[in-house]
Amino acid sequence: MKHIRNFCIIAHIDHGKSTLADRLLEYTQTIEKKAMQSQVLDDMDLERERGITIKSHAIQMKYNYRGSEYILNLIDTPGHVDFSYEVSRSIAACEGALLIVDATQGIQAQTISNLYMALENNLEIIPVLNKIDLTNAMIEETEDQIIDLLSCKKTDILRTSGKTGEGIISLLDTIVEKIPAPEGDAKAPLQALIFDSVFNAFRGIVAYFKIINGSIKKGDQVKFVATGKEYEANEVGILKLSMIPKKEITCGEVGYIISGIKTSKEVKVGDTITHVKRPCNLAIDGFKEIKPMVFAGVYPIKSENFENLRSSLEKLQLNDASLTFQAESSIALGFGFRCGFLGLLHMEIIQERLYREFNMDVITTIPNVSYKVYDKQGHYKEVHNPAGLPDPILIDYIEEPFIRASIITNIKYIGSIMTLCLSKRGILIKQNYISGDRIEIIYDLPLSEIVIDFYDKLKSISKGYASFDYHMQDYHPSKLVKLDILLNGEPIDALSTLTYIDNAVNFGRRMCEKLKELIPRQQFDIAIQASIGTKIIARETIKAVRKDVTAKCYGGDITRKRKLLEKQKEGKKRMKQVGNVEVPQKAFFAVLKLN
Ligand SMILES: Nc1nc2c(ncn2[C@@H]2O[C@H](COP(=O)(O)OP(=O)(O)OP(=O)(O)O)[C@@H](O)[C@H]2O)c(=O)[nH]1
Repeated sequence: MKHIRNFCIIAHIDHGKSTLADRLLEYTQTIEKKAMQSQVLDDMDLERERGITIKSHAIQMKYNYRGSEYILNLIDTPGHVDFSYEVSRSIAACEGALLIVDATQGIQAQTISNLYMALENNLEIIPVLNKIDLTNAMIEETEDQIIDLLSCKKTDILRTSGKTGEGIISLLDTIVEKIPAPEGDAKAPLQALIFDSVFNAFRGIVAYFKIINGSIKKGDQVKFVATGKEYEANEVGILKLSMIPKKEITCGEVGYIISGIKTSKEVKVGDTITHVKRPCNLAIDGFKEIKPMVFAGVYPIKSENFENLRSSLEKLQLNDASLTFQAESSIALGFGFRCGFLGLLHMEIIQERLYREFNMDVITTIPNVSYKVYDKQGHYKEVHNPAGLPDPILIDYIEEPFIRASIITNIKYIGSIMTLCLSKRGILIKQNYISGDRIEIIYDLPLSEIVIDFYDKLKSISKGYASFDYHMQDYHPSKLVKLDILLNGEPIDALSTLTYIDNAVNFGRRMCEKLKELIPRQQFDIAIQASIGTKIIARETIKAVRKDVTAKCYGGDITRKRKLLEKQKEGKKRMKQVGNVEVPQKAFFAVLKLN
């Protein structure tokens, strides 16, 4: 055990974690150079295409340090704020963390939030200044920022380039020297922490764990403490690029287990695995239950796919413990699920994964936050869907969630950022000078204002030089009203939103204008109206069109005609028949596209 090092890589988004992980794998010869492709751990197509890490990835390396062989278990983690839950779980399986800072960017918001998470878990931090090969690297300045942040010495900071490989060997040496070996008692009863799980089409459900005490052998009878279920360990092994079966996994190691688990409900991330005979006395402290921040309806395009969608969501939940879902029905969209996400990027990724991994084509509705709706007796009910809001006569007041946001930027953008925060009903809490012309501002803001377009606006007004992180703060009373959208006089429940009273009329007007752009013309006029209660506050009309796409192909060419019709059918994908109107997916997102 004294030759094991478990560590993760944490950083702000795009500071170079995955590229640095590639170099570590290459220099330890875990992957042959010719098999090496960039960001090798980001194995989901979606991760490669977008160049972001969505899931944490664990991999074992071997490294020879002064004549002794060490096992290094590396966990690469995502940088985006929506996936910070992945980071928190990886951290729990490690004793150390490499804190990567991009030398051209300096310390950013997620550098700080991920560092705090690592410190709370008592991890040994190795500060790494990365991308030093770039000519615009601000080496001295960024090192000063790191020294201020960590109260470390200049000599503690390693300088690396994930691109050229500079500094990688001394980084590997430092990992062995500084990160403590896992503690634990190999002879004690088995206690293994499940930190992730995945559904594998060939092997069934695979759970990833770290052994805190004891050891586990193939064929052992094991029990999952939280669920009380017992299994035989059909296969145990370690994680390299693929799963490598082993006879035994011992104390301090990271591994996987396949044990004939039937349903996703049986595996809880944060649960403890122990032996049926000689079980441990205590379960390991699990993880904080994660609460989704953003909710949206997810509906199958074809209503007969409802049950398939349920089983796909269950499988996805195995691999993504932060996803929640509950069946609901909508007058407009039929049967579907109200899903809870950590943010908009998370929501987008789930929709894409449903499509790619499970062939499920779905419509997602306007996202909203969760509200606490109080009645006149002082009782409250959490509402995750504006359509489910009680009758206004029964409501005393509504509370909405506020977040505390940290924004780090150059001082020259501070004025326009403050104006933005004010327009989003923000309350300034304080300002901290970081160094030179960089400043951190702390704001309390309603989460509903953040989920829509805050981040894009922040990026554009700061020309990309502002980073942003947030955590849930509290619920506060707000003056909110429900805004309904009607198509040809029919209220479309899936388009209802709760909005701040002073902005409601303007918001309703802009929604109608946007929907007019997004809903294609059909063979009859479509009236789009916005209403608050029974009062209509805005209206637009989409004029009828007679659409015969084949009209241009006079007579003859039947294949061409067929092609055109096929194309038109394609266009109907991700459309939903709502009453007599065909509504495209993008219309349900109209609110995100308001100018
Ligand atoms: N010049 C230079 N470019 C680098 C270096 N490290 C990473 N990059 C580039 O920086 C970009 C981001 O690198 P990634 O490794 O994907 O960053 P990441 O931190 O894993 O990103 P997320 O997982 O999305 O948070 C890519 O375009 C890399 O090619 C480096 O040391 N030097």
